[in-house]
Amino acid sequence: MPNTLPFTIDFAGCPADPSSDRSALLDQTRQALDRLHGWQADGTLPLLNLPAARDDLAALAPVVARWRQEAGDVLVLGIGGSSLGAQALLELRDPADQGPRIHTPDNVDPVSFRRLIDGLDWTGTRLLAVSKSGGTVETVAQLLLILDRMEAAIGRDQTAARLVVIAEPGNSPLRQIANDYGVETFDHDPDVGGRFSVLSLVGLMPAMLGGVDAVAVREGAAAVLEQAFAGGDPTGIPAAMGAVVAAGLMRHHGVSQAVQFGYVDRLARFGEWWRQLVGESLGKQGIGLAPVFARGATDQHSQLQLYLDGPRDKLVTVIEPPAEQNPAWRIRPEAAARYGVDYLSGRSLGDLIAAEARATASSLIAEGRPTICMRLDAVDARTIGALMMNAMLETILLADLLAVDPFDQPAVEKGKILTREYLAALG
Ligand SMILES: O=P(O)(O)OC[C@H]1O[C@](O)(CO)[C@@H](O)[C@@H]1O
Repeated sequence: MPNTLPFTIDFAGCPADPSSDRSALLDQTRQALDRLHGWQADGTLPLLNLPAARDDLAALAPVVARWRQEAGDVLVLGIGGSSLGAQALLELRDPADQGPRIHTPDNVDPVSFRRLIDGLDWTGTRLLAVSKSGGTVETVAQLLLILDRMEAAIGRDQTAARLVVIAEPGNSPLRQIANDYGVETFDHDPDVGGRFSVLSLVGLMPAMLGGVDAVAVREGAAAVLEQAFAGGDPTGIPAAMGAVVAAGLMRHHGVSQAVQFGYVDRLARFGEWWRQLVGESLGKQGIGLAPVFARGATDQHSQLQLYLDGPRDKLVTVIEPPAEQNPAWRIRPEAAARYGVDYLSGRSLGDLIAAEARATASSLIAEGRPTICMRLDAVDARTIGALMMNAMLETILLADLLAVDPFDQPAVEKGKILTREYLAALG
């Protein structure tokens, strides 16, 4: 089976489990993969059909083209799964892209929100409000505040012409706002959970507004599913092996934290998206794998001491950078010799960060710390699509091994109810 994935993963730095258990985990994962393949075929889990979809992107094309031409700024209002995926994809924006500035103010810190809003020219601003439920308090509050400002500046009709909503069908505050203003609305598939929605309009409309190739993102995701569902040995399927290795480490080696140690700045937001995926999907019924994001090389000077010498409760995945695209900027040999840093002679920053990633992985493995090495062919739309689908598939498979439901998040509801109660109590 040809490996068309834009990354490779090496699990050799992880300790073996008792072999009978490893083979039982692999068997269970093989069955889970077959089940998921069936769900893709009959549409039971629509997330798995998104990579091949194109009509939904075509439906977005007119508004995307219009906004890319007219807008100076776009505010994407949403939080959690309604923002993090878009943020991750927008990191791949070409710095030379001529489209609008895109802001993703997911948090409701009043100071940072106001700083952003105060600087906007309303005529040139477009609003994309995204919420699966249509009732998330942060998103609704931001939208109501902005609508007030915008209407005061340019009037109701002009405001309505600048707003697009993505929400699941049904009665919700966001849908009601959309109806009141008569704005263009796209459906969020009720059967695609927020943290699994990056490959839908939720992640891809903002990406397209930023000129990121949405089809390439989906193609990367499709390659992962194709390889996973081709019927091969699960040991050759990265998401399957990732799930089996993590389950074995949790069961036999006291691992309770997963660290993603990424050496590519453009993938730092991908790390934040992955934290929600792992945290909300697996953390339930007293079970869970606490996701931690660390940034290389920065966190070599901050967290690495802990990972190498602290509690043996972590599985570290080192994401190594691809070969540098433009290695022309190098340290002059004369300068290196003069200042006693000969090892930097003729080296680029790409050489340095790649050496640091390798050194981190090697030193963790030498200390017997469970370590996975991930190598990327490139940092582009196809690669991030593949990384995202690999992470979603691995999470679903690991949930199966841990016997938890990856698609719900019952515990967060309590906090939402209390927030509303505290607000109501303000009188
Ligand atoms: O898309 P919505 O419904 O606004 O939800 C936002 C986020 O809130 C959560 O429900 C958690 O509070 C996430 O699962 C979700 O991604």
